[in-house]
Amino acid sequence: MPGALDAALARRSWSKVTDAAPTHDELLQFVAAAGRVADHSSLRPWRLIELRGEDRERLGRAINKAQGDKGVSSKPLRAPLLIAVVASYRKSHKVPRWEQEAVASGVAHMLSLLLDEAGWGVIWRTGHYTRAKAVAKAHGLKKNEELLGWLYVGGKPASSRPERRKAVDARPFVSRMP
Ligand SMILES: Cc1cc2nc3c(=O)[nH]c(=O)nc-3n(C[C@H](O)[C@H](O)[C@H](O)COP(=O)(O)O)c2cc1C
Repeated sequence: MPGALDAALARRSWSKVTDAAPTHDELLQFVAAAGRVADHSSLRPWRLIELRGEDRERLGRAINKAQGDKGVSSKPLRAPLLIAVVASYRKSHKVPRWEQEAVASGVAHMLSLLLDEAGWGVIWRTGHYTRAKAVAKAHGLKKNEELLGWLYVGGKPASSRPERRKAVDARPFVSRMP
């Protein structure tokens, strides 16, 4: 089993996936691990919403409504499982919203990595409708909540050639104080 370094180097986004998807129970295992990200004051300022089957059509309708269109957008049908990532801001004098958003985002990145490493194809998707009222309503978001997008999850197509993204040259991204 590869370590975290290998998993991170091998991870990539999968824009096309098959109809296979992790079960709810499998997903819970990954979420339990992803939820272990560093979390200032352990506020757990996040939650996830699992969209399968017709849930995706409800999202498609909300996307169209947000754009002033009728009907159902087919965008959410691009994967069998969508995981909506929600930042749930908690009241805190110590931990501002940006830190809480960093935690929610960290959970999403970690979850993507764990799913990828387990053999699932994942891509984090957003759109100009991500923060639209109709979309928030469809997800039942509360006043203290915002969407960070959706992890589209499915099977990695067997026909896809193994593809490694260009390696990141770390040197320009690491410096010292000016
Ligand atoms: C917050 C966030 C939003 C994203 N939104 C989209 C999106 O709307 N559409 C898309 O094709 N990819 C989206 N991506 C995925 C990136 O495009 C992808 O990570 C990038 O192309 C690099 O590919 P790689 O992950 O395979 O290295 C998003 C990624 C993040 C972190």
